[in-house]
Amino acid sequence: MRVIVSGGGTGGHIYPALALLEQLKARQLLDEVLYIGTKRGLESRIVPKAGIPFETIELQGFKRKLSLDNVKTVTVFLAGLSKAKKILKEFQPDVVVGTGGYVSGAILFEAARMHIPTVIHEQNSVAGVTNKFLSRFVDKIGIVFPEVAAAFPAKKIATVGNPRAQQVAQLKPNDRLADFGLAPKQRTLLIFGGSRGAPKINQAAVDALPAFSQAGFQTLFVTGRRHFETIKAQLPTLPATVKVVPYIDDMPAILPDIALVIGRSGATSIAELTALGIPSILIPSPNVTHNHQMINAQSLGKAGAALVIPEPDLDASFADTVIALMQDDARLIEMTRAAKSLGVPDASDRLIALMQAAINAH
Ligand SMILES: CC(=O)N[C@H]1[C@@H](OP(=O)(O)OP(=O)(O)OC[C@H]2O[C@@H](n3ccc(=O)[nH]c3=O)[C@H](O)[C@@H]2O)O[C@H](CO)[C@@H](O)[C@@H]1O
Repeated sequence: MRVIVSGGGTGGHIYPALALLEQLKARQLLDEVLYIGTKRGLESRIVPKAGIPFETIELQGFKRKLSLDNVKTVTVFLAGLSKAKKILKEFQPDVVVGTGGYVSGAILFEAARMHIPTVIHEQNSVAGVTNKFLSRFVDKIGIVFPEVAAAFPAKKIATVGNPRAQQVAQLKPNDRLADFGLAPKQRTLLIFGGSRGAPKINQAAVDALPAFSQAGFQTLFVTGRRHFETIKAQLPTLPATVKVVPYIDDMPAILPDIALVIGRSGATSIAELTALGIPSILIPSPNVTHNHQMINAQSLGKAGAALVIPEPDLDASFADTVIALMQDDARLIEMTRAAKSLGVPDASDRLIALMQAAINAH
């Protein structure tokens, strides 16, 4: 099939789209693809690097509250629509898929208006603004969390899981930690605050690193690109068991060798943790719509797959909590089992079935 995908802003919207494309290719269902993003989003770096044809539409996000900014947003949106129309006429897709982020608004809206089959994917337990808007016009809606169903027209919904889960589910431990100068077989802690990094998590990590480096495990600390220099300046010397990097391009490569993750609870991150069965300490971002990262985190917390620490509760006891867990084999095994029980290892195939259903319905 000829597919246009669009999703952007942060990694949480981009990696599910790339995982879906990988599975379409693996099943020889993909004749041609075009990815639509913005110049400013992370997608402008990640998508071309993955070898996928990439075009941009310039748009800006709607504010949840009524404001003058939204008038400007509408003007830019109308310009975006005319570019979207041109792209759709030239590319002639069989189906258009949106994975969230405001960039997907124009192309999905225009595709629906042109009677091209459309599918959106909502990774979160709370509907994103763009997906909520698009839900009235598109043919099908793939969801992950049952809590979000009430936000969308019931007859369009199917529970599919997050395609990134299928991409990582079959991965096995390997030696790729060596790429970072770490010992592949040693117990390893991974710290990362979502795709952009999180200053509060970074600070907690900086404070705890001296204790971690004495505790008999190794640590890979991902700061997020824009925070790297600031953090490096705070850590002039590091023991060989601690590595600090700005970003990891191929996260799936190292995840199977990670004993414990400390991180945010963005939807795509937790899809990976549950597909692979990785124990985690989740510190939800308090700065997201309707506190959805707390809801995401609690679904793992309740199942015994993660320890959830609200950001304001991060204090001097954090290092001890992490070290105790890293040394508690029985608890880690139990958390692994609990995490895995929440994973959806065939999510891409389910989303592909939904795309086919959208095409067949036309
Ligand atoms: C602050 C914010 O608005 N966050 C939202 C954003 O998070 P964010 O973009 O951080 O999304 P997620 O945590 O869901 O996913 C991050 C993705 O980036 C990857 N990764 C991360 C770091 C790295 O160095 N390399 C790398 O590849 C992870 O493996 C994962 O695949 O989108 C998510 C999915 O819609 C939402 O649930 C989050 O609430």
